[in-house]
Amino acid sequence: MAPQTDQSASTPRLSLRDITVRFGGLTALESVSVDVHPGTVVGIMGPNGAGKTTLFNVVCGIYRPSIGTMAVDGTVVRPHPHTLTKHGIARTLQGLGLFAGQSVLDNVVAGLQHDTRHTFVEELLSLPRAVRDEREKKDRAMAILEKLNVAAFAAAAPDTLPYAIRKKVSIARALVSNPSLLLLDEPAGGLGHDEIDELAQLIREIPQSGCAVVLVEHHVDLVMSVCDRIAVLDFGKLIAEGTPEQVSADPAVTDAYLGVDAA
Ligand SMILES: Nc1ncnc2c1ncn2[C@@H]1O[C@H](COP(=O)(O)OP(=O)(O)OP(=O)(O)O)[C@@H](O)[C@H]1O
Repeated sequence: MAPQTDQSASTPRLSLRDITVRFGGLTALESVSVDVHPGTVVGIMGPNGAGKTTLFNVVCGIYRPSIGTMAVDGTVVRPHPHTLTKHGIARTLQGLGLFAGQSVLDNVVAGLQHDTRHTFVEELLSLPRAVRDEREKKDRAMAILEKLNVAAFAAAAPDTLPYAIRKKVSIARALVSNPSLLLLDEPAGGLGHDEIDELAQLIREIPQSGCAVVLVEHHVDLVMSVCDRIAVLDFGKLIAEGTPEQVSADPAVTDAYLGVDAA
């Protein structure tokens, strides 16, 4: 876990202010504010329907809040899903979202699609800049696969691999762009105990490079063990925010969430 620093002194990597999202008459999020500082992991927890996915989708630019702002490194942004990498943001999907017809390596290279420095014509004609660019992307993809101990599967088709390996490939695809903010959506889903332990180890290592991590996750033990801070939602409202120790000792959290789901 990252050492606790005086975070109030630094600019948050991600700052969500008074985010309100309405779906017709339903208020899915009401004035939610969360800060995520560089080199930290922030968990978003809450019972079913609390608003976790909605908040995640606001950060990904899928939903536009009715009220509220999102800032990255102090600058207010209005991202779209296809402009996330411009803001240094990468995400994993709840489903893995891997391309079945492509190799593991090509799936990870796809995470660099916005990092292309050659033109379409240069690629068509296999001109040196295009060849060099593609080689560099493959090298970066291989490096991240090696880091995650799945390089041996680089040539395989994802749908021939066990779920836990595919999960790592989806995380590799998000990490390959060297994001400054990584959004993980339910990464523990479908994994067994040992695999979750391995995932926890990986999540703890990501902030060492300064990357900030937002973790939306139902698995309470995972959230408690890897997060520096946790924001707890209930019925669209932020009911608690703090360290895992503070949050787990908060009676509002016990009532709303832990008392129900983690008993
Ligand atoms: N596109 C939508 N249209 C209408 N209502 C929605 C939409 N998306 C979410 N909601 C509603 O907003 C509320 C928050 O949903 P959300 O999916 O964000 O919760 P969650 O905490 O992610 O739940 P879960 O843990 O079950 O995934 C719920 O009442 C849900 O029914």
